[in-house]
Amino acid sequence: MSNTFQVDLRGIVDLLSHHLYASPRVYVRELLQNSVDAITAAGTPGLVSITTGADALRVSDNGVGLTEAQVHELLATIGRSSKRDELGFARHEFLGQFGIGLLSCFLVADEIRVHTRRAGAEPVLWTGYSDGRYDVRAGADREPGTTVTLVPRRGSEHLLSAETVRELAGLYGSLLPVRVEVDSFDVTTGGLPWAAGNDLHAYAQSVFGFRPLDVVPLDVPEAGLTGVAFVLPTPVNPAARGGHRVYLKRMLLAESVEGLLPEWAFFARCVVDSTELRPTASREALYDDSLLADTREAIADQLRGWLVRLATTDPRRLGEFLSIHHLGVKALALHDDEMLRLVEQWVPLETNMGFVTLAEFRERHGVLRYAAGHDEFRQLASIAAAQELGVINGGIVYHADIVERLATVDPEVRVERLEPSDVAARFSAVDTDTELRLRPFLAAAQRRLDRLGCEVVVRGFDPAGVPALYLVSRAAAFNEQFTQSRDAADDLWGGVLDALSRVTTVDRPQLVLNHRNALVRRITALGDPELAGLAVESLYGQALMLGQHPIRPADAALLTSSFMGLLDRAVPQEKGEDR
Ligand SMILES: Nc1ncnc2c1ncn2[C@@H]1O[C@H](COP(=O)(O)OP(=O)(O)OP(=O)(O)O)[C@@H](O)[C@H]1O
Repeated sequence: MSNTFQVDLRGIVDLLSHHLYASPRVYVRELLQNSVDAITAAGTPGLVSITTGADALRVSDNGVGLTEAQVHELLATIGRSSKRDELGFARHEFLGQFGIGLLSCFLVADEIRVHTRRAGAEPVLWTGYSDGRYDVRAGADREPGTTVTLVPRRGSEHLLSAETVRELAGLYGSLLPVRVEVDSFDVTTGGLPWAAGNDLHAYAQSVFGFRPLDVVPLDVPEAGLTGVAFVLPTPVNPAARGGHRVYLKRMLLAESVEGLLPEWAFFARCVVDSTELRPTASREALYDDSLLADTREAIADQLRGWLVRLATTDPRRLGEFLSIHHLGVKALALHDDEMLRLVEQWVPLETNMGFVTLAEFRERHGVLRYAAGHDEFRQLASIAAAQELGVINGGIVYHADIVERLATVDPEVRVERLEPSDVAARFSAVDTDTELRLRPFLAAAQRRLDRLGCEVVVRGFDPAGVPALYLVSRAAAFNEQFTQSRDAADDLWGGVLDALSRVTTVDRPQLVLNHRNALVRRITALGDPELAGLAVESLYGQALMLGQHPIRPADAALLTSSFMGLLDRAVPQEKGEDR
């Protein structure tokens, strides 16, 4: 036995009001849409005239109107629409397609009256109630066209007030090709805002609240899309996707539509109109199909083109753009090759030779050498600069990753992480005579620092103002951690670590005393071994702090004792007191 689904209208209205549409305000859009479609179907110039009043809201059009048979078929059947072809596809010229729009009026009214007449047919009055009943009777005589009357539901009066209706009709319908009046006030503006000769900066200010840094025209013929992208004049978080104002066939879809631009174009807000993109049933978002994907790609190309043009024709403006959006651009450079190239060519990064782009840095230094951490950079920047060794500060967010990624996408790019040994290799050894002379001093200094696991060497390097450097290779830093773990580990794990330590031989950290420094030279020449020892310990402490190395308890104790020792030497003794 075959039966037909029964529909509970109350249930459907509830579903639409609470779950499909974001707000009851959409009823104005649905009424406008029906009138515009009826005018399009009539094929003559038309007018949609809305009148507000305390008792009812009336929307009149001089469109095709409906015969009595059509009223029964179209208005009384949920999901039935005159705007689909025989195969059920939406007909291109119409805004509507789903056959549910009129129901949205039940969001604000308990009673909907449709007074309609098709040319050559009798006028009809259809009245629908939110409890699911409707009746059809002969209507008073009228011109061909349709008038929809809504009697506000208690509590919804504000949604049908003159002010709200004018605002909503203007919001949704201002670009419609058919004239729309609310209480005789024309809410349609005529042409598209991005037509030649319009002040687009003022337009951006009015719709988005900012004056754009630049305006990029958009044109995607396969989507019947035209519009503009406004470049934001202030930084934004690329993850917080701002929406775009999208019109479909000149009816506003929504003010904050997502998915129109690729992620990397976070810096632009668009206003577009498309004849081919499709809405979802709620008409509040774009349907995510292959046409939307192609459109996104085409818009992306146009924004890329804008960036490339700027680079060649207006580098000053590109610089301005990058100074505003550099964080977002850098974040995207980590997974977008175009953005990576943009950063390489145009974004100046901090190096020990000042702010330069990666492209300039490569040209000057060949290798993209970077310090992985901020501290590592601070420690070695000036010393490396004095040795003509360029170093990029990789301690700034994204920089190290950007440099590394450049090497993975371009085999020509050589990247090296800076090792303190790279710097030390450029220090000069002292001459043989001096070395011989320094031997006893070095042996004594080494004895003082042995228990701290540090090796003392003397070299000559610039700048001469730096007396000593504490250099830890990555292997030595690892060994340091390793030893600490060994000390804290239990027997079983400790045994494993012991076994491992036997196969890893590492350099010890080095305290490099600078023989070009006058104070260091005086210290090495001291005849008093105790004072020389205190001085070496102090230089060790000072080098640790200069390089922002961790201060272990043993280092802190040594710092205190050497400082006190030096103070003791410096402050004159009182008579009769023991040292
Ligand atoms: N002002 C009008 N003039 C003439 N016909 C109308 C008018 N309003 C509604 N109709 C008829 O009623 C039908 C149902 O309208 P409804 O708004 O529910 O759906 P739709 O416009 O077809 O599609 P959508 O749900 O996408 O808006 C329409 O297809 C149209 O034939």
